[in-house]
Amino acid sequence: MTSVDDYLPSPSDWVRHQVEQIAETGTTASVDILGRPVVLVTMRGARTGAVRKVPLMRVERDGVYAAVASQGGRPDHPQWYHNLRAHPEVELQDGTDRFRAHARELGPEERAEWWPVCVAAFPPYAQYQEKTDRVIPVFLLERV
Ligand SMILES: C[C@H](OP(=O)(O)OC[C@@H](O)[C@@H](O)[C@@H](O)Cn1c2nc(=O)[nH]c(=O)c-2cc2ccc(O)cc21)C(=O)N[C@@H](CCC(=O)N[C@@H](CCC(=O)O)C(=O)O)C(=O)O
Repeated sequence: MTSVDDYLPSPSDWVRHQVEQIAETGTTASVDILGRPVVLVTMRGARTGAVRKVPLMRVERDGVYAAVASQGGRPDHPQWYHNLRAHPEVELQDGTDRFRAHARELGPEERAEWWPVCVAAFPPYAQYQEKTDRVIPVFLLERV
């Protein structure tokens, strides 16, 4: 059984490389996607309880961050979606700033209010949502 202290890297090479880059430089400013900023969310695995590090696009308003479970518009949620539901206490890194946060999945109304903020931060989210019947979940990550 993997202990919670074990970090299990992403099996996705490009993601793992970005996580490594952030660790080596100490800042999420060292990576981007299409020139847009990225944050790093450290969470616990829903099944393994292992430490998972998940880079996400930086979506922020008034100090509150949104985590968009887009996975490029694929039909299924990313696995980290289940992690946040099982273990909502996360660490968020924005630049060199690292702090604890609580993840809360948005219902339809709040999601509708936040969706334009998400798309403004990363316009491809709009195409991803058009690509799939899955309603792309949005979590708020609020400092604790
Ligand atoms: C590849 C897979 O990752 P995933 O959790 O499905 O998430 C897929 C992607 O969303 C994830 O790689 C994101 O980091 C990709 N990604 C973004 N993904 C997004 O969905 N939204 C974004 O805004 C986003 C931005 C982004 C920016 C930079 C970057 O490098 C990557 C970015 C993975 O890591 N699988 C592991 C298991 C992962 C896991 O968390 N397992 C849980 C169990 C989860 C369960 O119960 O299903 C556990 O450990 O217990 C494996 O197969 O071994």
